[in-house]
Parts: sequence; structure tokens; C-alpha cells
Amino acid sequence: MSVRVIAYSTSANLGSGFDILSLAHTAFKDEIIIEENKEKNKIEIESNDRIPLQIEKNSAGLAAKMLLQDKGIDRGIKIKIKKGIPFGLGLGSSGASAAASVLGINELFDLKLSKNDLVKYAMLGEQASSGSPHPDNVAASIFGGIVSVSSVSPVRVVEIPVNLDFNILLIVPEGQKEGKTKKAREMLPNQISLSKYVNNSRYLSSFLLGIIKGDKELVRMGLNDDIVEVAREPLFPYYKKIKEIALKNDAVGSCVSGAGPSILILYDNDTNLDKIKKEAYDVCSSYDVKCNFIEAKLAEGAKHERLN
Ligand SMILES: Nc1ncnc2c1ncn2[C@@H]1O[C@H](COP(=O)(O)OP(=O)(O)OP(=O)(O)O)[C@@H](O)[C@H]1O
Ligand SMILES: N[C@@H](CCO)C(=O)O
Repeated sequence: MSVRVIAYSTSANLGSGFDILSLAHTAFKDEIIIEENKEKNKIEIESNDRIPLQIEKNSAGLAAKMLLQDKGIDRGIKIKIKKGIPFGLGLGSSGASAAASVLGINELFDLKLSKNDLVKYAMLGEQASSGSPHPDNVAASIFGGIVSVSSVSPVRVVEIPVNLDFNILLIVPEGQKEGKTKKAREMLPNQISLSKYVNNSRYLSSFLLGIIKGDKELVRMGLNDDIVEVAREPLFPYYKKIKEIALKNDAVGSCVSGAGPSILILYDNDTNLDKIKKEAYDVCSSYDVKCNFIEAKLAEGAKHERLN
């Protein structure tokens, strides 16, 4: 028996929601096939992309290992990963593979795990890619839409009711970097001032209330971050200018996608999208970066189908 799983790309953080907020989009998707391996206790990984195939270095492999170990399952599996989400660009690539892997195993062995449990194991897979088990990307990949990770021990993910009409534009620079999220996390401060904490809390509450109440102004005010985006600025030097362009052209708002270097723009019918693309392209070029523009919508959570 084998199971095919599709999991979508995600943009984590959404301004000040570092390791808390994330949204799933239709921009890219990974497809994973999980099948039983004849050899007991053996996890094998295949992929069409140049990602590590060792279990502990692959987010899908490590998540699978942790889940099988924890459930005392000694049967072996093969994980075939067809990457559609480019990695190292802040698009939740490693998270989507980990999410798909645990969902596939859940179906293959009929484990009846809740979505929160799937997140619990999938986030452990992120240790392989970024050195830390951050939950936001995997939570959005599993649940879909916009999510908030309210607790990690135990895992509790809340789906945010979305009452605002918007579409998604991703500005994705060419050139993938190995271990980017790991490095980006090492750039973060250990301590922050009280005033930054207060400002960031204001952003976070504004974003959530804006999405739930359908208030564009609140979402725009909320899509900001005085701590993490600021500390990582060297990774995306074009961001400030692109954000200015987006807001000037009536976008709902803009922030860094995950750990960057991709930029997320939310837009609606009032937004001059063509102008944003043209001016943002020029900004990227002025930094010698070729940027691609991907339009997307909110995506649903990871889906599976049994193949035989
Ligand atoms: N299944 C996987 N899919 C993608 N990348 C993987 C996978 N397993 C291991 N990796 C490694 O993890 C790293 C992924 O990079 P990174 O965490 O920077 O990207 P990302 O997951 O797309 O970004 P972000 O977490 O910021 O959204 C790369 O070095 C890649 O080789
Ligand atoms: N919250 C994580 C997301 C990585 O995509 C970070 O910013 O490091």
C-alpha cells in the first residue's frame, strides 16, 4: 500500500508573529509518496531535487523517524519526495515535506493522529533543516489558511477565521541558499527592549483583529515587525523599498516571507499590482537580484490519497 500527499508552500511570521503565525498559499506544492519498505526499521528517501537524502538531514526523514519511534512502529518506509517548493527562499519548503511525510505515515499505518499531533511530529523534522523545531510553517501546511500556533507543549494550532478579501503576491529572488533559515535564526537578538516588545504586540493584535474583522487598515498596521525582520535585513536589502512601493500602490500590506529572502504582499482590487511588479523588479535589479513574481491564493491544508 502507498499514500500520496500534497502539501503547499507557506509564509511564516506575517510581520511580528515569529514562530507563531503562518499562511499556506497555492504558489508551490510538494508531492510525497510514502510506501512500506520490506526491510523493518529502515527509512529510505528518494527525491528529484538536490536535498539531503540522509534521514537526520532531511526534514521529511527526521519527522518520519521521530513519529515511528514514538509510536513504537518497527515497519520500514520509503519516502519519495517530488519537490515543487524551492528551498532556502522562505517559502516553507522543508516544512511542507515534513508535514506531508507525517500525514502520509498517519494514513499508511492508520494512526488516527489529530492535526495538532501531526504538527507535533512534523515540527521535529524542521530540526533537520534549520536546527530548530519551529512549528509555524508545518502548522500552515497541515491546516491550510492562516494559523496561529498558540502552544507547542502541547501543540495547539488555531485556524484564524479570514474575513478579508485579498490575494497574494510573492516576490521570489533567484538563487537558493543552503542552510539559510539556520543562519537567519542565528542573526536574532537574545534580548529585546520593552518598547520593541510593546510595538510588536500591537502589530500582532492588529493583524489578527484585522483578518478576523475584515479591516484592511488594521491588517496593514499589523504587517510590521521591529525585531526579527530588522535583525535579518542584510538577507533582503531590497525589502524596505519594496514595502514602500507596495503600500504606496494600495496593497493591503507587505512583510518578509518566513526567514526571507522572499517578500509577501497581500493585495486587493484597489491595489495597482502592475505598478508594484514593475517598480519592485527595478528595485531588485538595483541590488543585482533577479526577482520572480508569483501570484497565489490561500491554500487548503495537506491532502492525501491512497494509491493501492
Ligand atoms: N525535504 C526537504 N525539503 C527542502 N529542504 C530540505 C529538506 N530536507 C532538508 N532540507 C534542507 O533544509 C534547508 C531548507 O532551507 P530553509 O529552511 O532555509 O528553507 P525553507 O524551508 O524553504 O525556508 P523557510 O523555513 O524560511 O520557509 C536546505 O539546506 C535543504 O537542503
Ligand atoms: N519562524 C521561522 C520561519 C522560517 O520560515 C523563522 O523566521 O525562522
